[in-house]
Amino acid sequence: MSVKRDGSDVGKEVVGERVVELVESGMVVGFGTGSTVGVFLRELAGRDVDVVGVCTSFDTELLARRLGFDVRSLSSVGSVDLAVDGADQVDFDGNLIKGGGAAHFREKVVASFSDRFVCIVDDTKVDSELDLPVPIEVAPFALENVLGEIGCLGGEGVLRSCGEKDGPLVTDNGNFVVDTDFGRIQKPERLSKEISCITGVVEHGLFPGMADSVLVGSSDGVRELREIKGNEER
Ligand SMILES: O=C(CO)[C@H](O)[C@H](O)COP(=O)(O)O
Repeated sequence: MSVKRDGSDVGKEVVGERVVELVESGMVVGFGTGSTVGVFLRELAGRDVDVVGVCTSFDTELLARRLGFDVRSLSSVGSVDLAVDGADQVDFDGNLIKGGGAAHFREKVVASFSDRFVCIVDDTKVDSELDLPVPIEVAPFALENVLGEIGCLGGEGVLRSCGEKDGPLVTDNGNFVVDTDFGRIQKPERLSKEISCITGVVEHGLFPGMADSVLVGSSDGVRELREIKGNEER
């Protein structure tokens, strides 16, 4: 079950560089996770702006500290002015699937407590409908029961393995990730609520209607998702 697309490097570069223009000195900025966010952070580090960063993963925190950012916890800052994060898939209505990097729990928390959440993707991530697997972070204790409940919802779940070591992947929060296949997701909002209702689910990677804007990078430059959707409908 493939949960992540490699994406286009040129698309990631242009959108990661462009989103820096939204950042102003004095802001608390949510730093998402992934390679597109990596471009954003490297670009931001080279600019003359003074921000506080709230990181959504250990991976991002290590990078942010290496780049010299002032990194603080969400609890210590209370709220975030602007969250910037990537995604694995975006539909034309701006609904997202995230969690290819297993960071979706913290990513969703930071996005939820942000005044503005801007998603940055390359154009290979945009589709008319969501159909990639939805990653679900699960408390290990409840794994088998959650898998059963996913089956009751019409999905199929596979425990994500680590790749580098034997056994399951363990998230930054000490939990497992189950990648779930629900086929084409016609009602993301409804599925999001249904998955959230399963006891033992810590958080899932469906982000329906959460992004205030989606910026899409390609070899032609950067466009807002709504422009692309407008063109498709013509
Ligand atoms: O959700 C995520 C991590 O949990 C990432 O934002 C998503 O996987 C996109 O990553 P990349 O920018 O490397 O394609």
